[in-house]
Amino acid sequence: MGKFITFEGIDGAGKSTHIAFVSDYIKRRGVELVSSREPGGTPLGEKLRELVLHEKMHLETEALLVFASRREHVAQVIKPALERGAWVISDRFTDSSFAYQGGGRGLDLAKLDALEQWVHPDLQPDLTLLFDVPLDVARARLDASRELDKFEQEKADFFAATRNEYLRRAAQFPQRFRVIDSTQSIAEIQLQIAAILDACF
Ligand SMILES: Nc1ncnc2c1ncn2[C@@H]1O[C@H](COP(=O)(O)OP(=O)(O)OP(=O)(O)O)[C@@H](O)[C@H]1O
Ligand SMILES: Cc1cn([C@H]2C[C@H](O)[C@@H](COP(=O)(O)O)O2)c(=O)[nH]c1=O
Repeated sequence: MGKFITFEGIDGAGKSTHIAFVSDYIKRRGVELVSSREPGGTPLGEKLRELVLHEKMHLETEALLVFASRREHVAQVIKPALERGAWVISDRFTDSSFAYQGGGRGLDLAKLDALEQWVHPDLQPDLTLLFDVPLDVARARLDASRELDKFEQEKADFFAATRNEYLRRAAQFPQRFRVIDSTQSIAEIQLQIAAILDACF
């Protein structure tokens, strides 16, 4: 079986910046790498991503759509890759649903537990890198870098609740989470990631 690594954090925390670095690390080991993202990762998932990121909808509709996208992603991409021995890295996975729909939007976490059990009862990441930054740092990075989607336009209290839920899950699942202080420089973070990967694998 391959390894499954997920990248998490509030928008602007810096996770996408480090995916190329981790990709290189894995490729240097000579194993096949599948790099993907959520919502998305399949043709249907990418269509659902457009809806989730740009349409206003009921919070439960939003939760159901991100898990619908995930169902396709797990079945079509993640599981087949892991079973043939490839490593999979995903820019976001189920921890995002707990953080954004649970923490940020306030959806009952028991409903997210039920969806997780339905969609991937026997799959969890081997390693989750949580890029953690104060809200003002994340916001400044976003403002400098792009046009904002529906989530990125949310207010500070939404992101405070999202960040808190991430940190709660990191404390709940210490065996797979590694929390990275993403206020450090990119070079310092890369050193830390390399040490984490060396220790884990
Ligand atoms: N450690 C860092 N120090 C300074 N700037 C950084 C750091 N990490 C990322 N950035 C910059 O912040 C911006 C946002 O980074 P990035 O796109 O990686 O964030 P993200 O967490 O993936 O955001 P999103 O979830 O919205 O895609 C980019 O311009 C990136 O160059
Ligand atoms: C998987 C997942 C994602 N989201 C949100 C979080 C982000 O704001 C966007 C994805 O944008 P990114 O720039 O690619 O990080 O989607 C969510 O609310 N729930 C989820 O399960």
